[in-house]
Amino acid sequence: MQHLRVKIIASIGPSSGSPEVILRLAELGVSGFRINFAHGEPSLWREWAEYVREAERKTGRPLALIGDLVGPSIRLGRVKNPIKLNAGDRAEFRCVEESEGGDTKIIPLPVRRVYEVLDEGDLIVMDDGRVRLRVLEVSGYSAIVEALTPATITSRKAIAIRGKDPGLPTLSQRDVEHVKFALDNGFDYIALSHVRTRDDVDALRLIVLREGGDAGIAVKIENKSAVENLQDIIRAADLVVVARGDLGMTYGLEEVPVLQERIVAAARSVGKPVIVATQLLESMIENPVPTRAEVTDVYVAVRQGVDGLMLTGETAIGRYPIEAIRWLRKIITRAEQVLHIERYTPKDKRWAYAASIVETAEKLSAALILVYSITGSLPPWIAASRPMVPVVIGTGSPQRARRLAVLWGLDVRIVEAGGYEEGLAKLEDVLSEEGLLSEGDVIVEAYRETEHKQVIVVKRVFKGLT
Ligand SMILES: Nc1ncnc2c1ncn2[C@@H]1O[C@H](COP(=O)(O)OP(=O)(O)O)[C@@H](O)[C@H]1O
Ligand SMILES: C=C(OP(=O)(O)O)C(=O)O
Ligand SMILES: [K+]
Ligand SMILES: [Mg+2]
Repeated sequence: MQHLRVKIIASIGPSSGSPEVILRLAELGVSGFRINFAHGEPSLWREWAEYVREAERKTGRPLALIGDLVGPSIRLGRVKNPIKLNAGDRAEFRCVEESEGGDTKIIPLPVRRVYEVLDEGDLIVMDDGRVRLRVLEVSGYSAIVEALTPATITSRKAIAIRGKDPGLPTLSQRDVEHVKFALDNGFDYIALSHVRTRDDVDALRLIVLREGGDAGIAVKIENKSAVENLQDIIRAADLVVVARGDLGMTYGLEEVPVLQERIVAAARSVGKPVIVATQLLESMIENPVPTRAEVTDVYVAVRQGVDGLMLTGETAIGRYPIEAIRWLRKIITRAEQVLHIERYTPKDKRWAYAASIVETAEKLSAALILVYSITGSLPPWIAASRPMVPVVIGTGSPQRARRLAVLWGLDVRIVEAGGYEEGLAKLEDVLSEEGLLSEGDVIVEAYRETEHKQVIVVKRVFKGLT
């Protein structure tokens, strides 16, 4: 399967939560799987995580598992039967864990804080903006609303009150439980929903460390505070997610492309990996083929130089999870043939070293860049340099390999070795066997032994002489 540079992350849900589908998605080049802890429960997530590790064993490729925290998102309780509203219909929010739903038109919203800040005239937005409700009356812990749009309301949907942040804690006790669950089950990234400040990132980092875990932290930029504190948050993060669903609810939709451009540029300018999520191929939830607007949306994201693209509903509850990935692959493949991704100048010594490796390889028209990494610190800077020469990263640690799997252009292999030289030699053997390396190829090999010894080797492959 031809190697994509932009990586694909698929959300797992009822449509894809089976060993067969997850294996199929991995074979189609999905590098990371996301589980949204706002839906379902731990026993199901554990099963899904096991299917991902099974797919990893079968495909021989490291896969990143991303656990997405509920965070301070305000979510409905359990709606036993979908509530269908026509524009103009009334419904009632009640502070209860669940409701019959259906014709009762009682929407369970078990978040007391919301009723305390809600006022008549407020606009409530839900389901990535598809549902808009006007507040008519608030009394105690209930509120009467009028549907401004036709609406189908189902369980655990996130809501936003336009212009208000009820100020729920970024990390609740439930989130701390979910962090423990994710670390116990070997998740590689933990995604911090609705991050507001860099202190939120530090707080999560502290919990991960206290639990003895090693997961990376993905920050989901989806509200006004995150946009205001963007630089600090990005600096503290391992991975940046442009969470366009909630972003489009807290801002107007017309702001989404403006913010996406800004967030992607802010992350890339400091060499941080960034992925764009949500509604990329939304119509494929119902249809086997995307719209032209969606194909162009993906093309634009590739041109902006994102590290990855994340599908949410398309693979979680869509009718065509596998076709959605096929289409995403097809669009990315074509875009990468015609686009030249613009680069940012390194601001960091390590980045400058990585950029010089890439430049050497490009100037010599090398066939491959091979890097062996023990700490995993050099590869992200190679990815940040957006090399046009294919890159293969070898590392002995499955955890390191999985975290690197979602970074731009990195073809990551798990190779046990006693040191850098041995690791590179083994990597050469593996790639020769795969036919990715042939006699006479010029390759550039690199490793960063210490701050003071950073090695770049240019060599021509002679099987007999290696
Ligand atoms: N694990 C899951 N189980 C059931 N439904 C899910 C799951 N993950 C996602 N979904 C459905 O797909 C929709 C879009 O997925 P996503 O964007 O991850 O969720 P949300 O926007 O609610 O955080 C969700 O609103 C929910 O209806
Ligand atoms: C990815 C996102 O977060 P969630 O789906 O968890 O709300 C989003 O809001 O786009
Ligand atoms: K979430
Ligand atoms: Mg969100």
